[in-house]
Amino acid sequence: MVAFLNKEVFMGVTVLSQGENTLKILIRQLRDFIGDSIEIKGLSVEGGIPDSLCDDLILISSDAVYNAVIGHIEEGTPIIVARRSINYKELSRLFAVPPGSRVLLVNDLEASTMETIELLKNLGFDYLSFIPYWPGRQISEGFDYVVTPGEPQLVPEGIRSFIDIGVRTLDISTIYELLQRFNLLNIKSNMVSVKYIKDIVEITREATYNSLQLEAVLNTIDEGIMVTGNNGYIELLNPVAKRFIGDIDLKSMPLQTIMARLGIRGGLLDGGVYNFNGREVVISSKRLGEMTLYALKDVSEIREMERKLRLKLAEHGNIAKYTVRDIVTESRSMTNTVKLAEKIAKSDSTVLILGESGTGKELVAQAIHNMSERKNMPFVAVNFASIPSNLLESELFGYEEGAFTGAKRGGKIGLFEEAHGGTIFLDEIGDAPLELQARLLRVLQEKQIRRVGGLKVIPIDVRVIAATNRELVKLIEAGKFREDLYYRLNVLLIRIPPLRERVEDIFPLIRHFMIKRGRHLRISREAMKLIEEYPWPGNVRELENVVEYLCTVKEDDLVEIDDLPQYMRPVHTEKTEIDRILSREDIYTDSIRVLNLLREKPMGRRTLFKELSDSGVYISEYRLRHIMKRLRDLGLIEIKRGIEGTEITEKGIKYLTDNSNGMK
Ligand SMILES: Nc1ncnc2c1ncn2[C@@H]1O[C@H](COP(=O)(O)OP(=O)(O)OP(=O)(O)O)[C@@H](O)[C@H]1O
Repeated sequence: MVAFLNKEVFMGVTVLSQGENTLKILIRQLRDFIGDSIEIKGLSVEGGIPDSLCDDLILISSDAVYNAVIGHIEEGTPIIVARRSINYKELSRLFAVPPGSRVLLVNDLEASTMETIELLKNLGFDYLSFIPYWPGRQISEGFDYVVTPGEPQLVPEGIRSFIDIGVRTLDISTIYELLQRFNLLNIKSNMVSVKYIKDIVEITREATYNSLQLEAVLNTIDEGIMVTGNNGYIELLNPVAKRFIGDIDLKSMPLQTIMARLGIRGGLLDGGVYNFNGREVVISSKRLGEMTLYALKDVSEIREMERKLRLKLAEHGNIAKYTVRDIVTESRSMTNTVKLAEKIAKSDSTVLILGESGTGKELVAQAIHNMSERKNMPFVAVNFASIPSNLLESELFGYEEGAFTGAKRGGKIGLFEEAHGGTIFLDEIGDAPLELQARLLRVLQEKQIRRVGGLKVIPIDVRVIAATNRELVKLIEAGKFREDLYYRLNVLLIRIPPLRERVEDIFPLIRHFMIKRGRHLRISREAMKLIEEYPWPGNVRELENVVEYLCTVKEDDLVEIDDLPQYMRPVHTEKTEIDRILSREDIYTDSIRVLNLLREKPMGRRTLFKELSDSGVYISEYRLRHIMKRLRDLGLIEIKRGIEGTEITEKGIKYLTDNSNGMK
């Protein structure tokens, strides 16, 4: 993940503020924290804001500016309204002002002027009497001093002497939130803490500060801050840190002894999580000369941030809802698979999941994502069998405005970009058309994409999990799947066993699906035997359908053989045999659709394909060919050459008629 920091700029944040001066300072501050890993742009209300604005994130400098600009921001654009704090380094200038002085406080807007006064009072400057001033306001009272937070150009004409305490900077929680949104928090959080702590340490060295004022400054920081000197004693501790540590006389013993009393031995390690009086606290530490600086943060706050982020992702539907706890199993083979998935989640390599249809490939993919470091970022699933091949490319990679007729204004972001920072699940990868496989391979190798019709190369950071129920090796032999792509995907391999090979899972799964539907049915011994002997060609999904069927139709609570769907019962009619073959290959539903269309009129494969997609059924051409071949082998259709097209046979019509009576 660190790798993409070195790549070219690709995600962007736009900062919006009232005036140019604040804008410049906020951009500089942001650049200090995020370097060039994110493109930073800025606009001010004074300089003019375009009618329509969008970016990966918009950072607005204050509530007042929010009200002025919100009408310009495109719907759906993520926004953070900044929380700002006084620039601690500059504060010392204010200590020169004697108590009781009347201070004209100059800022750009009414709201920001009042906010700054409030902040200064909280910082302990309540011994000064502030007179608010912003452009356009009359100055009616006399004053002794003029103070401005970085807006000297707004000081009324004729006043030559004033104190500039510098622009109010972004406070630490805003920086955290921003880093979190760009998934940079893991990489940068220590740096954020250290930068802040450095400022604090400088404050302690300022002889002009009295301890009350210092405490007030530290009070505004919502992170625990602790500094030890070279003798190992705590020199500085803010109120948040005090709450973690408890009421201890600091001067009486070194940090190590205090920690030992809390049951923490061996020193506080950077990045470690410790139990401070029942609260889980994560530590960031840094040595600065003879001092060691510690930032302490309550883990539950970090979890809350994560929770909020997950809610945001859920709004876009890009979330993996299943975790490893949702995988029901009592069989040895599936338990081993789950254990393997747990190990695989710790790495960031590409994963290939193989298994028959309905065995739980997507479930396992989601569980891996949720156990991985990317869990708070998007999980985007793409099903190659369900997106028409002519749309696949633009769905995956997005397009630029005007890329083709019908392209949306402003272009469209692709699924790879949507998954940035998270995981993309390429389901039914065996159905990907060959040309697309070549592009996919390039994306996996180069970790960058180019939108359809676009020139810009966009680096992406996604983990790929691919899955298929096809025999990829056979597809390679048949020239339908690229061998090089296969090796790219097959870095970590998970095979999910079919349900018939893990009979021990059947009963726990039935129980699980019944609980999900709020019914409890008993199953007779004979019925259970039949269930266990049935080959479950549609695997867990088919089992879930059967349980749903039983929960819906059963009036009493005991399931007997006769209650089970007809096709599960061991009567070997020709129909059940056909059902069995079609279900095993997972082409049952689509085959019935094809037969129904052909019953209306004979038609060629292309027309069939069009009719299917017109009715909202998107299957690949490969799949359609396969279905037609199988239906022909079973004698249900006759494929004719030339313009006559394909016809349904007598047997096909009879099969359809029988079908309309049974459970589909
Ligand atoms: N071990 C399991 N425990 C609980 N539910 C399961 C389990 N395995 C599968 N399921 C459920 O069965 C259904 C099918 O699973 P899933 O979609 O993950 O299968 P799949 O292999 O990806 O299917 P396909 O190949 O058709 O895409 C889902 O509703 C899933 O939640």
